[in-house]
Amino acid sequence: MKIDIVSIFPEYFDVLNVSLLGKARQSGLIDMNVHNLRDHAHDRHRTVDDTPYGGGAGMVMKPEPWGEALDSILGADAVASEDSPLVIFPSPAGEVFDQKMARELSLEPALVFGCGRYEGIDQRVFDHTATQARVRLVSIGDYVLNGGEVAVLAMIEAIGRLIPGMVGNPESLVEESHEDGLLEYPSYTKPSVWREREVPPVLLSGNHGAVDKWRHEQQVERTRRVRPDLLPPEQR
Ligand SMILES: C[S@@+](CC[C@H](N)C(=O)[O-])C[C@H]1O[C@@H](n2cnc3c(N)ncnc32)[C@H](O)[C@@H]1O
Repeated sequence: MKIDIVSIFPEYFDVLNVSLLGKARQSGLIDMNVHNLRDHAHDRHRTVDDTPYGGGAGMVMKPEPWGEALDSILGADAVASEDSPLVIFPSPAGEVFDQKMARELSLEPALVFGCGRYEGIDQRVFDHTATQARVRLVSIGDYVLNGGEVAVLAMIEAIGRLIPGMVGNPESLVEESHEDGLLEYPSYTKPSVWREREVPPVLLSGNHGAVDKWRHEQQVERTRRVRPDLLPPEQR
């Protein structure tokens, strides 16, 4: 998968050199490039923001640096089609990111992320980019961050681990929270007694049917208690 990221803080993405994503970059599974938006601002101060038309608090990201940065990735003459890269602008006003979306996005050959700052990006950037590529505004939850960088890191981590070849044991991905609409069951490892707390005996029984049944019950109980909204109304 090819990933391009545009940000005024490229150093945020240095952490993508470690762990599984770092290995995926080294092995070529992920080809990632981070672009500094300020390289596309040409005044003495490399300005990327200005006051909002219509008044109000805060600053808005200017369209010119964004246009130039995205042209350099997509091509100035690019025309949006089904095969275009998908450009994702993180935004608290976007559709909410979840495991289903992560799975969907893990199948994309090319993703471009545009990290907003301040009060966000001039609307015309979204409108124009939609003529050059496919565009989605995506939120990682109902709260407001200072910038899109942390949101993009979270999305890349969730998407990246689903790319075929990324995780050694792909079965472990299927059993996780949100994969079947339920939260994951509690996990235990050795020793079987720790600080007088025992592992549930069923897990030591060797009876796989009983283990599966117990785990499913735990999933339903935990989901009902913590996230009843994930269950159909008749099961809440
Ligand atoms: C301070 S926020 C701007 C918030 C904007 N004025 C609003 O009310 O929708 C600056 C940037 O942080 C990012 N951001 C903030 N919260 C986010 C969230 N929940 N999900 C994804 N991105 C977020 C976006 O890139 C946004 O442009």
